[in-house]
Amino acid sequence: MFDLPSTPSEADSTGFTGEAIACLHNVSKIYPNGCRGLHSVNLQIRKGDFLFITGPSGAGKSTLLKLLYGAEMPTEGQVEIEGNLFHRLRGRALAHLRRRIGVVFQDYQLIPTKTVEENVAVVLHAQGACRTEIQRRVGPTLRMVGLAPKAKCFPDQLSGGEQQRVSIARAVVHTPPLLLADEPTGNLDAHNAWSVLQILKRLHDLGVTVIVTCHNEQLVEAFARRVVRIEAGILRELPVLT
Ligand SMILES: Nc1ncnc2c1ncn2[C@@H]1O[C@H](COP(=O)(O)OP(=O)(O)OP(=O)(O)O)[C@@H](O)[C@H]1O
Repeated sequence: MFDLPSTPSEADSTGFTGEAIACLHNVSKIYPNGCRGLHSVNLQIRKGDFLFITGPSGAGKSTLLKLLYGAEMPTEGQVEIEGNLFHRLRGRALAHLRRRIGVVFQDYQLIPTKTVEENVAVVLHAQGACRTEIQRRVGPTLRMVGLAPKAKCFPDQLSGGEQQRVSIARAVVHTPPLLLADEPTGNLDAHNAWSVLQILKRLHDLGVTVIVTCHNEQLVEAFARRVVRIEAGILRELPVLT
């Protein structure tokens, strides 16, 4: 069985007892060239949320995700993950926190010279996992995304939808409690987009907090979850879809 934590609270093994898994406190981001990415954003993501971030191109969706996994730092305000302020962390503490966040990108970012199973194992190798541990995790994770039969294939032998499923497997193989997906359906047709969202839903059912950016509002509406919308860097919460 794919052994992600079975409940959101179980996913939290760092002693953080609050409800929120991630918070943005009055966060603004201005890039060095003067471009505004986000403006005074306040957002609380609770453990167990499935949150969609929508909005037009250039609105600030990717910026928000980058701030959540520490690829960018805010110009103003603070980003908090599991009670830790990102900007205060250094060295091992920062690496440890980053390992608790899985990230999926629109363009998959697979290593072309590695097979599917090797791509998924990369994170575990980097964390120093032994061979037995890698085998114990990679097989079930590939089964979870429906790609066990393609374990020995290379990325260029896969469809776009399959490549995206490999990238999801890679993002969750080390069982992070928080999964960020930046336009994971952006390059996919309707059928593959829907099956990627179904996999994210399955992970959510297993206890993972999921945050997804998606500019396809029809897809978001059909999926019925908590939704926030960003326009020109300004975020507003939309009524919960049911
Ligand atoms: N590295 C960067 N340097 C300068 N400006 C940037 C950088 N990254 C993003 N921006 C700018 O910040 C704003 C928000 O960009 P962001 O990528 O967050 O938007 P987005 O909503 O994810 O767009 P898309 O849906 O097209 O991916 C845009 O005006 C963009 O040009």
